[in-house]
Amino acid sequence: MSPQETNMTSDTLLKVEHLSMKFGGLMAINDFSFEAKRGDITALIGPNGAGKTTVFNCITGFYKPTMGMITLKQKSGKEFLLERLPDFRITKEARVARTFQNIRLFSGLTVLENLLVAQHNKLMKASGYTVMGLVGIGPYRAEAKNAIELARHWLEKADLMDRADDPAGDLPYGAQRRLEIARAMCTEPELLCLDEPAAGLNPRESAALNALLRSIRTDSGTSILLIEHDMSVVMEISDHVVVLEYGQKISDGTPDEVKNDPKVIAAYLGVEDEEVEEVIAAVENLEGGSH
Ligand SMILES: Nc1ncnc2c1ncn2[C@@H]1O[C@H](COP(=O)(O)OP(=O)(O)OP(=O)(O)O)[C@@H](O)[C@H]1O
Repeated sequence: MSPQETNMTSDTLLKVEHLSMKFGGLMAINDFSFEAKRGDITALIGPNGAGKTTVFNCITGFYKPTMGMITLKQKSGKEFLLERLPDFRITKEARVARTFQNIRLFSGLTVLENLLVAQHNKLMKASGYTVMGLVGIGPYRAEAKNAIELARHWLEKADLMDRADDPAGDLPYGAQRRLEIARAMCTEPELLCLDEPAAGLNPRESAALNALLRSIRTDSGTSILLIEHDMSVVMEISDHVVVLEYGQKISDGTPDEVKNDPKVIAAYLGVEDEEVEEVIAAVENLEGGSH
């Protein structure tokens, strides 16, 4: 498909248009549209049950949306209509990687092995899928060396070098979270989708996570789409925030714009629309009182 057909500008990586997802009688996502820019950290936030994970599942091919279009445009200009691709092609060809709310590591394998397993497809391709390819003829050796280099790079970035030979399951929780992200980065994605990476982290682990995410953005050029409940993480590292409530978008802007949006304040405090003005007045009073 040519870029003109989808009207995507060169700095738009992901465009979600009129996305809807119905589970039986429940409209979990209802006509939801947003864009994520290349190189940005875009956060998807909203109260529990708002539909955030469902959006992730549609983007990554775990669900086929009831309606809507999801377009990913790679740096090369190549475009993919994700809602039409099976999940393995979304990972392999469109280059979208994800992590889950619950950690899914190979806990019996070492930290390094987890990072190498993520590169299995690339290595098997280099082997030509033959034993001869594995034992030394062809590009396998060079690719295996590159795989180890890439794993080493992400071990350093994720501050896991000193635990490289330990079983992944022995790491503290925060380190397991960083390992998951490092493993996803070993697939060299264009878009990294993270589902609540800061959940359950203590402040020190949260700071280490923020540092890792920032370095992914600056050093690798991978764009990040993030679901997160921890507002300190969202406000500190996001370039762009999109807010969902009951499957619909209620706000979209910079962290500051979203933080001060009355609809967002009301959604998080769980008040009715007509009470929004009262909530804003109360928030302003509180802020005034604290100075
Ligand atoms: N496979 C499914 N079958 C039926 N209903 C589902 C399914 N997946 C999600 N839902 C429903 O869709 C709605 C949105 O759920 P979703 O998990 O996307 O919300 P969320 O914003 O990610 O919530 P949380 O912040 O609690 O993780 C909820 O009402 C949920 O029960």
